[in-house]
Amino acid sequence: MKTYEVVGIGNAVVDVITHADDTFLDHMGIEKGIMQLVDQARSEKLFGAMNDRLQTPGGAVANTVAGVGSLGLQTAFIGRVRDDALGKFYASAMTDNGIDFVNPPVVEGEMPTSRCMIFVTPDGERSLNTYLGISTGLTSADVPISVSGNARIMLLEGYLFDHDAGKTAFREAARATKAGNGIAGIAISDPFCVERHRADFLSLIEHDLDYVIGNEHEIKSLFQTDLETALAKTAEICPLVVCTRSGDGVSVLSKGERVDVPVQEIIPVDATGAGDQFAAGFLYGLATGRKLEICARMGNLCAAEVISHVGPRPQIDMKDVFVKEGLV
Ligand SMILES: OC[C@H]1O[C@H](O)[C@H](O)[C@@H]1O
Repeated sequence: MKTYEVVGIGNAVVDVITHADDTFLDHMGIEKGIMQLVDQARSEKLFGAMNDRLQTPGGAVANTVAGVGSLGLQTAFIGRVRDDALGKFYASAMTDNGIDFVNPPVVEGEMPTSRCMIFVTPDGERSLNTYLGISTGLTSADVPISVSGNARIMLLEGYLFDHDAGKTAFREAARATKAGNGIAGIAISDPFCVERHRADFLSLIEHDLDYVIGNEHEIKSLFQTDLETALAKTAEICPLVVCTRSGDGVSVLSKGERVDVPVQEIIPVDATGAGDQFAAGFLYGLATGRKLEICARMGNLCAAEVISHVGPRPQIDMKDVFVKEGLV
């Protein structure tokens, strides 16, 4: 049976990216800098309003898995697509990148493949408008034990917590991974998602997970308090807490140890995927047995690369960058 270094479960989203200015965002009622869920009609309206569309596979955890895979580790992604044009595009793009795309496109009777209309403003900020479509239907039936039970590291996408079946699938996947001697964790995804499901998030983290990755807003939202208190409280219920703090760098707390790693601030070309690629670099470090400080530095380098161009996945071989920086 195949063993995977990293397996992700998340929304399988086709990104459609374009450039726009703040006036356009205001005109279209797009909230700047966040992820908004939209219905199909709104997604079609936004799609129609886009110029120079770039279509590319996205989805937060899928981006992380792709980043880890491009660093040479064996990976799999579990997410749902329909057998429409976008779904076929997504599935083959993942496979072409060497990622095991576990579930074939669903043939009939379902909603269309998820898509995210992304507007990048001149300051590099990205505004995400996601129509989730078929992704929302993920259940335990989509998570084969042959994959979850053979993952050394499992990564779950917080957004899937919006559905009860997703919560159950997460719990079962995490337990299967741990039963196979792997570790399971979550990329929190969004402070608003935590708001909607705080008790369930905390219960999952405390009882089933080995690590949490989130930005400062997400970690704070877990306990509705200031960052330092939230970090300490999260570390009380979870063995490994990784918090990205924009210009303030990264804080990693694990079993009484704390590492703070600075980050070099750069102006983004497109901020899409920064957190996802940070997670990719960090998990690569973890999977290859690096110290936490090195893991965080790898994460920072991967995040810096992805925001230097349009699109949520790396465009260069990050291994070369790690070598240049003396990390491998
Ligand atoms: O984190 C960035 C990702 O979130 C959204 O889900 C988009 O698909 C994008 O690729």
